[in-house]
Amino acid sequence: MAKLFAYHQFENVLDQGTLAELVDFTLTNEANYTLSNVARVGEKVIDTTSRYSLTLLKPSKFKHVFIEKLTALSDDIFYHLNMSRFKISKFEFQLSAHGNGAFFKQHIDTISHQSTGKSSRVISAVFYYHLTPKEFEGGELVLYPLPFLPGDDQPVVINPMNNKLVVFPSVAPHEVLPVTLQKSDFSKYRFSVNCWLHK
Ligand SMILES: O=C(O)CCC(=O)C(=O)O
Ligand SMILES: [Fe+2]
Repeated sequence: MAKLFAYHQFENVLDQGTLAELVDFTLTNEANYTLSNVARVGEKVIDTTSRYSLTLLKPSKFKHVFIEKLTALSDDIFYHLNMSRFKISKFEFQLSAHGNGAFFKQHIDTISHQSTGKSSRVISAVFYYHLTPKEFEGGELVLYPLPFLPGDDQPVVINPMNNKLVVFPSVAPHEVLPVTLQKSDFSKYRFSVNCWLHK
């Protein structure tokens, strides 16, 4: 027994010029990336046993690039996730970087047991990019089926390919497998823009 949530992958998402600007922005902001935190009942804590990576909380002008892109893709996103369209009340963004040994253990992106009166994350959208040639290995995104729903679905393993966007419901359990990278060179990390569409 196990059933996967619907998910979808879009390839060749950004034009080459915008992608090059995003890479430039990422590399010039290396010093502003800090150790990623995780949410624990109402507060953010650093717990490197569940998440080990770097995050940049202010994606600056790229916020607008991704708001435009996600808005343009929104009909496709709702369709492929089998969701009825809702009014997106907020877009939330983080940039992440995974170097050697980085990972994010299985989790969900929304704290659904809390009713805070605030908007909540409903759709997770992760955009991947890296320099070529790619030098890291691993770092796949695994989407897990829900074990208590009828079905024979197996976990799905998604390759964090350059210029790819993957979308899935924020309630779907998922994990980032450990990255291996021989060099300690930041420019060779697994980069992502993590976006959440709030209802
Ligand atoms: O980088 C990824 O593939 C997913 C990251 C993630 O799960 C998160 O930031 O919540
Ligand atoms: Fe996540």
